[in-house]
Amino acid sequence: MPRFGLGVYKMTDPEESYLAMEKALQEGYTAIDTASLYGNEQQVGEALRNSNKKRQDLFITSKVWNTDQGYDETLFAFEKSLNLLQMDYLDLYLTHWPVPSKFKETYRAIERLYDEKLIRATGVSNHQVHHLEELMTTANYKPMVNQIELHPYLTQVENREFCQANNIAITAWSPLGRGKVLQDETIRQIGEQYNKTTAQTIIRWHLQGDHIVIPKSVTPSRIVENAQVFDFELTAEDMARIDALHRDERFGSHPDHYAYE
Ligand SMILES: NC(=O)C1=CN([C@@H]2O[C@H](COP(=O)(O)OP(=O)(O)OC[C@H]3O[C@@H](n4cnc5c(N)ncnc54)[C@H](OP(=O)(O)O)[C@@H]3O)[C@@H](O)[C@H]2O)C=CC1
Ligand SMILES: O=C1CO[C@H](CO)[C@@H](O)[C@@H]1O
Repeated sequence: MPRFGLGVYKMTDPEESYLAMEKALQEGYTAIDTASLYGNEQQVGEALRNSNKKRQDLFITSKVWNTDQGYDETLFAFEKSLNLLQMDYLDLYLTHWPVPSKFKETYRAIERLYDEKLIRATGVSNHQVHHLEELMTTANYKPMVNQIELHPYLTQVENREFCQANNIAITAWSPLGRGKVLQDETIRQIGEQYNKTTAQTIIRWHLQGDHIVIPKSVTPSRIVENAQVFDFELTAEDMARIDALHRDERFGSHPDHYAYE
């Protein structure tokens, strides 16, 4: 699975989103993280088809939204996503949030999609350790990915350690803290030493921390900037300075306090 890709939440204007995805694919991005919630699966499909990339060289993730959860409902939602994307299979399909009383059935349907080779990997999102433990009591396969909010102000040590011990890859959502961590002076100063921007420094911190990272941008220059992160390495000391910025600050909801419908 690629360690780096484009997140496409809030890319709602069809033309703007299409152009951002087209730009990313031209710049060498091979992974796109979408969801039925984001309302842009059709544009993702169009951008991929119009690129000169082969399907097998791309990695497409989507997610089943909360109101579509349950076994049959998930199979139906998946088919809808696949039709919008106009694809034969997805690389990864996630339970978007652990809706109480539904997430285990939802994951069971995701396992069926995997058995039927309609997805290449199973996964979940916003699962706390207790959700993963509960899921694993009945699952045939451990989820291969857990996508959680993760950035320098929310380092998710417990969840990451659990996932590492169970061979579950971690994807960092809102890796730039929805843009808010970009104001951080310590990270700016660290980046300056490497001639890198704050965004590049944060993305590099994710990569060295073994997080899959999916920064979102609709701005062409930022799409280019965010991908220029493979030509430098943060020292262990600078990694530790960024780790130390953790302050348990979320820019999204806490999975245990989410207003599930
Ligand atoms: N599973 C889940 O529940 C969730 C998953 N996600 C996924 O994670 C992805 C990324 O998270 P997201 O919440 O979008 O936030 P990010 O942390 O990726 O931040 C995106 C914001 O940062 C700005 N930005 C991006 N790059 C730069 C840069 N180099 N310099 C300055 N500003 C920059 C963007 O502006 P602009 O676009 O204007 O350039 C946008 O405002 C989502 O798109 C989605 O795919 C997100 C939330 C929840
Ligand atoms: O993927 C997502 C994008 O952000 C939304 C608002 O925080 C989340 O609810 C959702 O999980």
